[in-house]
Amino acid sequence: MIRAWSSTEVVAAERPMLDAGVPLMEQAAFALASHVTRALRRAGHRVPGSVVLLLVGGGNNGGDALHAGAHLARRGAQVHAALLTDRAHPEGLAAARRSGVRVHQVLEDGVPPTERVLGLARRAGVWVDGVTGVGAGGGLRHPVAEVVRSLAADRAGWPQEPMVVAVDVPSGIGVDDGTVPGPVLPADMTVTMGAAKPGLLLPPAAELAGRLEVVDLALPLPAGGAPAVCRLTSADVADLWPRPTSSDHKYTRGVLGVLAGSTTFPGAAVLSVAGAVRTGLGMVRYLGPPGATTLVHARHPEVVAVPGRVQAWVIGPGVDADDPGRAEQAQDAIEEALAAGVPVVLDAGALQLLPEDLPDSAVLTPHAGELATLLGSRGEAVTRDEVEAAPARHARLAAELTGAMVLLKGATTVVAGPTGPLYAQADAPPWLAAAGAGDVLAGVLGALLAPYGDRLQELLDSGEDVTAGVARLAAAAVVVHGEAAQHAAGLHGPDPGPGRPLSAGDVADALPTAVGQILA
Ligand SMILES: NC(=O)C1=CN([C@@H]2O[C@H](COP(=O)(O)OP(=O)(O)OC[C@H]3O[C@@H](n4cnc5c(N)ncnc54)[C@H](OP(=O)(O)O)[C@@H]3O)[C@@H](O)[C@H]2O)[C@@H](O)CC1
Ligand SMILES: Nc1ncnc2c1ncn2[C@@H]1O[C@H](COP(=O)(O)OP(=O)(O)O)[C@@H](O)[C@H]1O
Ligand SMILES: [K+]
Repeated sequence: MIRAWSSTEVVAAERPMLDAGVPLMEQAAFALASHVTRALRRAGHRVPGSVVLLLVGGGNNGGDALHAGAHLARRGAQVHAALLTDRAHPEGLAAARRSGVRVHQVLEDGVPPTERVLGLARRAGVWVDGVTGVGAGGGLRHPVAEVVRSLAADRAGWPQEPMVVAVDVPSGIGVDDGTVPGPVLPADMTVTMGAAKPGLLLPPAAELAGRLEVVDLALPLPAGGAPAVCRLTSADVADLWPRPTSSDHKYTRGVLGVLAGSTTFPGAAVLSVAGAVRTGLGMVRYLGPPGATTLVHARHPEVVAVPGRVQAWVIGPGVDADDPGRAEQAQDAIEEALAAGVPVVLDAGALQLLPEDLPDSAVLTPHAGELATLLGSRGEAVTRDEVEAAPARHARLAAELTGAMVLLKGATTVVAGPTGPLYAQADAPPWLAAAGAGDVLAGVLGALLAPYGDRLQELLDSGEDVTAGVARLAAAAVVVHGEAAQHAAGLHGPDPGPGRPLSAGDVADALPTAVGQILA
């Protein structure tokens, strides 16, 4: 699991080590130089002869860059440092000068002239972004902001783009909330010190970080609490997977009720059922109109279309909330699920039928537009764009307002409960942005929750942290769904290339392969 800690936690954890004289910056800079060296080799280059430009701000982030530049210069690189402010980390600057780094004090009348920095940048194959790190907030200020904006624009126009390496974080991101309040130079790689920071996992900032390398500085984390953001890996998913044993039968493996599809949207029934069946569980009970039931049976004859006991529910995919009969059925099912105390996934149409208060064993699965509508219905008027600009904050707000777990879908999907760490999963290729993909995810999540359904009350009684458990399973469902999309898009294997288009049905069909590979 990748764990991200807030800037306050990281700084607090560094303090006793710095007080004890541990040379954290030197360790961080050495690791940074080594990562740049490895990245150059991966790209088929050598350090001797490479031209590196350090973009240096006035704090310790610039200090990291200068010390790393000194190492690279000693390894034979031609290193230039552009000092973007009127002061630079003194020891870092001295080390850089001693090692032959060419230092450019580019300020003119206190302002770094963009043209001068661009001139240096055009000659370099590697740009090291050491402008700001965890000590800055609120977006880059004038005039550094203009320089970074021009560099980002200039770089995008080049036939052979330089490799951009961010020191600790891409300068200018919201380090703790993942927002992008102003210009940021998108990185190919971020070398982060001590621990990942929330903005390196949370959208939209995470999408500017590139490959993430965490430098272990043996910081005494947790200094005072849990990580702010987590990201599950396939190995974590394998650990929590409900593997069947020889003593299992179909009822112990979990029975999932699916209330999905309508006369208008019968396909959603097929896709959410496919998501569940192909993830693997004991049984699916399907409740829907005759046309949709016929379609479901044509693809999945094993589905039981008769009401009965279930250990979890998926309610809402393809349910037309404007159809009074179907809406009433969905509402009854929601009430029944909540009264029975079993986990329930509430998707699409069901999001318009929510009761006032929900337990955190209910998982809402909106996309950004649906979340904006949901928040509007709870007195928080926001647009889809505002949700997309700060997904973590809005998912958390919706969880607090409803009491439920919120799984906010997107290129990076965020899972937030009313309390506890956030999860941010970036497992899926952009090919997954396809109609019906969300219906499949609802089924995957239902299948993962069902085996725990009967034990929910028992777990609550025993003091287990059910919120944490449900959040982890929700994140796990996103991993499996994303992995299945990778398979469906032909993105597995040694040299996958750009991938290929997929349909939501292809993603469901790829689930057994994805699960098998995760468990292998
Ligand atoms: N301590 C250590 O040994 C270790 C530290 N480490 C490293 O230290 C980094 C943290 O360093 P830090 O605390 O010095 O802050 P940092 O991120 O460089 O920013 C301060 C500078 O930015 C400026 N600035 C501020 N806001 C701004 C804005 N909006 N727009 C533009 N500029 C702005 C601010 O200017 P000022 O406000 O002072 O005028 C000042 O010059 C951390 O990320 C990691 O890389 C690691 O190596 C581990 C060991
Ligand atoms: N750019 C993207 N990259 C990767 N995955 C994406 C992207 N955009 C959307 N997704 C994923 O695709 C799925 C789309 O779900 P949703 O919007 O509910 O579609 P539908 O309602 O048609 O089923 C979600 O799992 C979401 O996380
Ligand atoms: K930086």
